[in-house]
Amino acid sequence: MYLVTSEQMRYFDHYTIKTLKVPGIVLMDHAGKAVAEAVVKRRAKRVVVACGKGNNGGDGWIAARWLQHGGCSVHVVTVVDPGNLEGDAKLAFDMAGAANVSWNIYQPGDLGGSSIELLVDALLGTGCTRPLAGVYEQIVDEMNHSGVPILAIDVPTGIDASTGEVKGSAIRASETIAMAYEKLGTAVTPGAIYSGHTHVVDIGIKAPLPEGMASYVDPSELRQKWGSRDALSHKGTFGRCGIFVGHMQGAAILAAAGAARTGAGLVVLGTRGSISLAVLPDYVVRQAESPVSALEDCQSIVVGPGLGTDLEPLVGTASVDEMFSSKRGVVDADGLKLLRASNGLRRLNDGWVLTPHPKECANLLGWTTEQVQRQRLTAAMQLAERTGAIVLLKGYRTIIATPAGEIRVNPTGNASLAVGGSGDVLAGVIGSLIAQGLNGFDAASLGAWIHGRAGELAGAALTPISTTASDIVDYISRAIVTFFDGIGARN
Ligand SMILES: NC(=O)C1=CN([C@@H]2O[C@H](COP(=O)(O)OP(=O)(O)OC[C@H]3O[C@@H](n4cnc5c(N)ncnc54)[C@H](OP(=O)(O)O)[C@@H]3O)[C@@H](O)[C@H]2O)[C@@H](O)CC1
Ligand SMILES: [K+]
Repeated sequence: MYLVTSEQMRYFDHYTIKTLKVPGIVLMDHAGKAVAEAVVKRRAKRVVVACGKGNNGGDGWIAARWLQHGGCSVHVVTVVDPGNLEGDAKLAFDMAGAANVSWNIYQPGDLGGSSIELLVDALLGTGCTRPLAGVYEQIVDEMNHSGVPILAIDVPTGIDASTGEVKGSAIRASETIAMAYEKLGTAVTPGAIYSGHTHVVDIGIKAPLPEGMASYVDPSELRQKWGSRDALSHKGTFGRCGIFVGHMQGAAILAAAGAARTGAGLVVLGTRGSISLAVLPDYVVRQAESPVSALEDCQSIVVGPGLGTDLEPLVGTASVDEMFSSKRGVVDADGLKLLRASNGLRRLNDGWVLTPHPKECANLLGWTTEQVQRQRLTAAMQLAERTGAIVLLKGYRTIIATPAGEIRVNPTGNASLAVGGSGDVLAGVIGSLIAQGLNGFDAASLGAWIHGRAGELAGAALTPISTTASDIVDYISRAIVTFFDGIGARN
């Protein structure tokens, strides 16, 4: 499912209106009617619609007209004098006025009626460009504190529809009705947290799709690229995934388990010393003074899980330089420290996937963790651009960014994944997919999806409270079954 920015949405609107000759008020009528239908579905009988100055407010006036038409008790509170409305929004107000929809100009402390069952946020949508202030901030704070559920039209007011950033007050909606496409800013956090459940409605917008649109990770797209295993295949067909084993060996073994369950032909553990933990006979263990040389024949390398300070003596050495320039793989956790170079960040190729959590991302960018969490999309895009690698920024609605600015957002996963070792499993899963021939962007996207779904399934069976990283590994197979639509992996 595509996720669009405000700018792309303006292009879609413009193309539909100018080229396809569909008047803007027709689109707005479809939008307002869809909102009214969503209100009716919620069985809300006493509804207040809060309208702003632009076309988002226009959607609100139309929704109010349709609700009145359907016999609902509806009232509009507007933050602007309707006499100052322009274009389609003015037309929408005229239609509502002719249908005798009641309204008043917002006065602080008066949301327009008692015993309201639902508030509709039609204050600002894709046109919100700055932090809320004045009357917009007052009404948003009052709506949030009212205790009444809020249905947002298109985008909750105060969210940047393109980036998901929230620079001040913003509506906390329980549901958002998105016009034509979900906006990128309501798919990623923090915007996603403010949006509640988002439903997309078709309002008749159509236009040729621009290149490189952002999307949710989509199994139907990735199914064509991964999973087929014909009868003549052998272990060499599915690649060797090498994993560095550092001081904290458990983390590397979890990564190995993730890699094996996701289908690498061979998983190789490269170590300088011996491995003291029990290792399943499924993996090959190789000892060498330089772990880089132990994994020389691997198609992908996972650097980081449990590494500690183990590779630090190798920083800047020819073998690490050689690995980053000639190999592909995953850099996670302590491995990310290898990316710091004397003149900034090391340049990699897009066969490498970096999997930082927000604090690690902040350390690499020289930001604070809070800054990364406020601007997750920007942070992921900047790190990808500066390193030349694919970046997977962990957290709810994991973001996967390419150096060229392509974005995917992972919809799977829940709190079951918030457990030590979960990230190690993810690194192994992605390393395995790279070894099997997927490019870094697809491997990171599919890896995030499978890992997230495995966490959901493990949590459903075992409760999120008691799910461990090993449980996530155990549920990878079932996650892969659901990836293939529940019909099982192709043979
Ligand atoms: N025909 C169409 O195109 C269709 C559009 N549709 C609907 O329209 C919505 C987009 O409408 P829109 O472009 O009018 O923007 P919208 O969000 O209503 O903002 C309006 C104005 O508010 C202002 N403003 C900005 N930030 C502010 C702030 N923080 N605090 C205060 N004011 C602020 C700024 O004006 P300024 O004050 O800068 O002059 C801005 O121009 C879209 O989300 C969808 O719901 C659908 O119905 C389909 C058909
Ligand atoms: K809104």
